[in-house]
Amino acid sequence: MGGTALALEVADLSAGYGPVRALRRVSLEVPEGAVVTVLGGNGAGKSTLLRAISRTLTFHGGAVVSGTVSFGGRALGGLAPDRVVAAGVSQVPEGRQVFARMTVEDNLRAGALGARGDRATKAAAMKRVHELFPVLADRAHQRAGLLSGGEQQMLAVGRALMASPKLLLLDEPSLGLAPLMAARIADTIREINAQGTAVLLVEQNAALALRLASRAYVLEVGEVTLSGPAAELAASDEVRRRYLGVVDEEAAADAASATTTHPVLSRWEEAR
Ligand SMILES: Nc1ncnc2c1ncn2[C@@H]1O[C@H](COP(=O)(O)OP(=O)(O)OP(=O)(O)O)[C@@H](O)[C@H]1O
Repeated sequence: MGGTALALEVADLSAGYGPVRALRRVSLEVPEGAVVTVLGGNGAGKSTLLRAISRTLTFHGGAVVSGTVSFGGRALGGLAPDRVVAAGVSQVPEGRQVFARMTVEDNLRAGALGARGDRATKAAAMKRVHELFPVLADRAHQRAGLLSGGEQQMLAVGRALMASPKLLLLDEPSLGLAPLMAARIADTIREINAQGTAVLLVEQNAALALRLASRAYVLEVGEVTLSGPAAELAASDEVRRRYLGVVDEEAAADAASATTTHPVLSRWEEAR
């Protein structure tokens, strides 16, 4: 266990959807209390990785083929998704997926279902969420579908926090948000982590993710191709060129086609 009691350990994980192999022998670790990011373009397998950890892959027609996932030394393989939440791991799915016709407050309450803890614990979790996102208190009785995209992202994060997780799995929280809103979400992730929750953040927005994380992995077509301290990856030519939109002289000629083949580059440029 490397001495870290509540670390997430993914070892040699392969997963797919029927004949489609989406992850190949992926290994990674999130130490207790850390922010770790997984970078990768469209279809790299980022969402599949989070679904495999949260045991929700079957809802998407997928399955883990081999390998192990453990949290705090306990194997998560074979657990039902609500048991994974009870074990301290909550996921914020891609695309937010708030319950649009339910109120903001009921969405938050839904996040506490299946979680450990008595009423007082859940009330404390609600208070914490309202402190992090005051807008969710202001809009408590409105339907979630009436919130802006950024507010819905806050609600999705808040809902996951209602289970008082030790590890938060975040699937592209900045997707589709204006740069200012993405920056606010980033600040909140930092705050959540400062309060003691570890974070596994998958992102196409590498610039944002590398600022938040201490360690990063690059996933390409289902395989980890690079990993290391986030600062080292941020400085690496390969990552700068492919994921941060920084082009050298030689690559400049290819820049136009690069933004087409790597949508992350154009998105990063828009955000500047
Ligand atoms: N429900 C599904 N059924 C079949 N194939 C899927 C399903 N979800 C994803 N895939 C395939 O698995 C591979 C990995 O997809 P995944 O969604 O994990 O990538 P991603 O890195 O999260 O990309 P994106 O940012 O586009 O969501 C892709 O080839 C994708 O087409």
